Amino acid sequence: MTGDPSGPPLDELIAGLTVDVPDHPEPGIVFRDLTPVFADGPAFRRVVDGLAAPALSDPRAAALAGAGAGDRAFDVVAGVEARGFLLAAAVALDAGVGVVPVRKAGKLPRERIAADYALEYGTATLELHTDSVRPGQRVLVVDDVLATGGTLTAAVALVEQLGGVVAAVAVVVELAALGGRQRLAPHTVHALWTT
Ligand SMILES: O=P(O)(O)OC[C@H]1O[C@H](OP(=O)(O)OP(=O)(O)O)[C@H](O)[C@@H]1O
Ligand SMILES: Nc1ncnc2[nH]cnc12
Repeated sequence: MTGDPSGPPLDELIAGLTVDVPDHPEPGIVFRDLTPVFADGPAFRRVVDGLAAPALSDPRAAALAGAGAGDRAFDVVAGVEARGFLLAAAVALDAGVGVVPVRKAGKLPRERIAADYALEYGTATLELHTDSVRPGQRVLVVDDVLATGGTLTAAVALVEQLGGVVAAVAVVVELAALGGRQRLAPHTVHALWTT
């Protein structure tokens, strides 16, 4: 953890850098564009630290840790295509674990499982290589935005179908009115900014 603790609280920092784009990708949707957060080096540093931190200290996640696991409550990080990839790789590298891509349909070349889902704007399919998560492995599932929770519910279902144990779900922004947290229950959801 090397994030500078000085400066604004992390939620205020993220809120200040996020750009709201009305009617994208379709009328009625206010798109929360986090690319300026990722493009800001110190902010990105704090976001990456913040995504891993609760999974290190959450008692429920820690309870999943076996002997010798140190203070890390996850063995691998799963990132959801595409924006989740930017975050998951950085979190995994910092934590000293591997990263697993949860991909949109048609991208993974080998044996895989799939889950269809609906998100705030549309429908899609996520896939996971069957050998990317081993039974009993503790998985931190990472994405940028939790809206309806359709995407992350599908990602969690794929991890669990392979026998993985979801240590926690971590996102940068939670759009609380859309109920994603409730949909993901009983899984622990850590959001750096809830709006
Ligand atoms: O909670 P939900 O309603 O499911 O929405 C959240 C998802 O929507 C966005 O992904 P999108 O499918 O737009 O993909 P992208 O990352 O490739 O832009 C976002 O990155 C989340 O994965
Ligand atoms: N409003 C929103 N802004 C950015 N990403 C999203 N994914 C789902 N809903 C979103």
